[in-house]
Amino acid sequence: MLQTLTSRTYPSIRFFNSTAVIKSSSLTLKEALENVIPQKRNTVKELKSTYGGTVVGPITISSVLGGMRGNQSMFWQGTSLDPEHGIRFQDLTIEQCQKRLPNTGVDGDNFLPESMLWLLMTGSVPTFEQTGSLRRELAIRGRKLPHYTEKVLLSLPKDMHPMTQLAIGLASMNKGSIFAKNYQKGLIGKNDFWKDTLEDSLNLIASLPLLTGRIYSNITNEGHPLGEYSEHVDWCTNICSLLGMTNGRSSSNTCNLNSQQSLDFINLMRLYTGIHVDHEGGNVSAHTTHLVGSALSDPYLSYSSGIMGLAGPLHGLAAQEVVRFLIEMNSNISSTEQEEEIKNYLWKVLNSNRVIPGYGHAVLRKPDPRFTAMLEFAQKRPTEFKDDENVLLMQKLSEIAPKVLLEHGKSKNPFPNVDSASGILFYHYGIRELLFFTVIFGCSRAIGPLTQLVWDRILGLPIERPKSLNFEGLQALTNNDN
Ligand SMILES: CC(=O)SCCNC(=O)CCNC(=O)[C@H](O)C(C)(C)COP(=O)(O)OP(=O)(O)OC[C@H]1O[C@@H](n2cnc3c(N)ncnc32)[C@H](O)[C@@H]1OP(=O)(O)O
Ligand SMILES: O=C([O-])CC(=O)C(=O)O
Repeated sequence: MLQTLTSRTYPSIRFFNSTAVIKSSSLTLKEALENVIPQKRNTVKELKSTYGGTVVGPITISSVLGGMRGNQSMFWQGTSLDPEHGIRFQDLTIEQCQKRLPNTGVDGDNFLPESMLWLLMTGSVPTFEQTGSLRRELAIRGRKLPHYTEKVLLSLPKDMHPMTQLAIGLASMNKGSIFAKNYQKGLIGKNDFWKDTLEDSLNLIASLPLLTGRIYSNITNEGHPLGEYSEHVDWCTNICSLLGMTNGRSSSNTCNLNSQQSLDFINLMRLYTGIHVDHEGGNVSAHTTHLVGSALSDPYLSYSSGIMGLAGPLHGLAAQEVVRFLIEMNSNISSTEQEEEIKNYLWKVLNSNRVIPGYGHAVLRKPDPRFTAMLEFAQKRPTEFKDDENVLLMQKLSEIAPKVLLEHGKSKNPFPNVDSASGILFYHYGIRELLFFTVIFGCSRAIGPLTQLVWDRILGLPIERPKSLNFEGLQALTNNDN
């Protein structure tokens, strides 16, 4: 299906052909990227000169008034979304990523998000050594937050929404943007914009464990650290330690996780942040990052804007809403086995014109494979989850809610999306601040849109500026139709 879509759009040219998804040698990330740039720049040049006039598809009044649904009008390389089969990362499914992308080699049953970053950026599966070197590079880049960012975050009210704190923290880092500084001084030419964008993007991604830890300690521990940062561990282990959620010397282990739970929590973080990185270009957080970046705003400002979009309840904030919803429903039903009670509860929500969070999707028309991957995480650990009423309800709901939504007849997709499983698993291990879940989403989502931002600059994509239409403009079109 995906092949058909790709070949229909570009009849004779493929941007990354599938043979490119092979193990690359021992190059660094920047070198591997430099290697593929000339070919991709040529491809884009040829597409524009030879096929520039090829029609991609119609734009209807429904799509102008309907959130641009179905418009194929953005270039996005790292991931693509098939309505029936879900997300592919450079043409690899989640399952294929699980098999082919390197993990730590010691304690991981999940690939490292660092290897996903490499895959998205270069189009190639990294070697074990390349993943290790990128892991070390990020750990070193991320060892310290700028002092002004620390100061800004410490000064924020502790009850400010964690997503607002994240957006502020990221925006404040624009003060240290290498791209912004060199652009302002006129030190870089258009062809090289990508190099400083890559530097800033890697620094931003690397800073997320400390930023996230700082925000979590702000909201739960009066700003006092809950764990220590280490240059010797992977990105996710640092996130977990700084949340105080590992069983080791570097963490306060506030939830008293035993060593198996601690390892499971780290692997949950690797799974979650590995598969939430991107969902092609049209979703709100990715699209916003791309749009703001198209004005040559630096990666900090661009992704801070993306975070503000992710903070909407119809997008990433649904992760928080789902957990609230499950907990509330559990306190209103007598047991997760009572299907009728659950149905009645759902109908009450629908009849009061509210949405069922964690269900539906703008593009997907089948259960989200990311939801399935999260669910499988719990199913592989039956002893750990067997008594968790919220996890049981999450599972049960995935069978009942689609039937109710189908009967309701509005939602084009009655199935669970990724948000319906993720938060409640983090909640199980002890992350109880519901407002915080979307911050973890924000750590992951940096990887896809910032990769695309680097490619936007490599390919010299212009400022985005679609044409808008007013009532009179639309009216004129309907007159033309008659
Ligand atoms: C990471 C992510 O962003 S995944 C998405 C996370 N968001 C959620 O889970 C929130 C709940 N879901 C929704 O609100 C929607 O399904 C969205 C925002 C994800 C997609 O929106 P759309 O593309 O507009 O969905 P769709 O075309 O199916 O909507 C048609 C109608 O069904 C309704 N609908 C869609 N999903 C749901 C739902 N879960 N519960 C109730 N009604 C729904 C819409 O509100 C709309 O109603 P309207 O005609 O009265 O305006
Ligand atoms: O694709 C979308 O519109 C929403 C989504 O699932 C995501 O961004 O992960």
